[in-house]
Amino acid sequence: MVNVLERTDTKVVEQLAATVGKKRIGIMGGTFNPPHLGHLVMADQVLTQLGLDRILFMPDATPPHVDHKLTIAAEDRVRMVADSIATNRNFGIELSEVQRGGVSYTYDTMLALKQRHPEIDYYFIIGGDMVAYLPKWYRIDELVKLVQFVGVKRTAYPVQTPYPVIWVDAPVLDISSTMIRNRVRQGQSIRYLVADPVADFIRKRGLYRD
Ligand SMILES: Nc1ncnc2c1ncn2[C@@H]1O[C@H](COP(=O)(O)OP(=O)(O)OP(=O)(O)O)[C@@H](O)[C@H]1O
Ligand SMILES: O=C(O)c1ccc[n+]([C@@H]2O[C@H](COP(=O)([O-])O)[C@@H](O)[C@H]2O)c1
Repeated sequence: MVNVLERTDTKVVEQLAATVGKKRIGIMGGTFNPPHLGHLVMADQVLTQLGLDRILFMPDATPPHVDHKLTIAAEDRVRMVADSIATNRNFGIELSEVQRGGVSYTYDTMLALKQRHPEIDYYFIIGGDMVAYLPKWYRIDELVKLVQFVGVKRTAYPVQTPYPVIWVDAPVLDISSTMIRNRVRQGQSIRYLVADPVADFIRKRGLYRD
């Protein structure tokens, strides 16, 4: 019997070995002001449906394309993300944007991460509604070569996009950080809309009251 490997180009074998050993990591970028169950459900659905190795939640420093000023410190947002994901060993936190500071352009971050970890394939997760805005992202044509975008459907039909996006269907939870901040301001319950330690932290620190 002929040994297949004897006939196979060594370069192809090396490339295959590199792909087989590659880790596949999802990056869930956001402001997380505060993190809520919509974020957690979305991350878990992408993790399990695409069979990724891990999801890293990545709080931004200053979000691109957002006018409002952040009212709470990055450390508080990081703390709430850490508390939200503590019970899931497949979830972790990526701090490069808050450590770098300034406007958190995804291209800058993912270029640095790819240079540090060429062995990892990154999947950048965004809400389905955001897919329509990808053409406005900083250096998007280069960014799509660094990461695979994953859009989580929030409406019945995926929006059209000229960029490669993997679509994942997930239960639609009509929760946003804006809604959580408004509810706290109005004295309404946020129980079961955010993780329990996040609700405690918001209450103890008196966040979002005015
Ligand atoms: N309920 C949800 N279902 C699916 N995706 C969501 C949901 N809420 C937020 N996302 C997505 O999560 C990512 C991070 O979102 P972000 O931290 O800005 O939260 P947000 O709830 O959209 O905040 P805000 O209300 O302050 O704009 C974005 O890609 C956003 O589209
Ligand atoms: O790099 C960009 O131009 C860019 C434009 C819009 C959003 N993003 C990133 O997308 C993620 C979700 O954004 P947002 O505004 O919904 O929190 C967050 O990680 C942002 O840094 C990035």
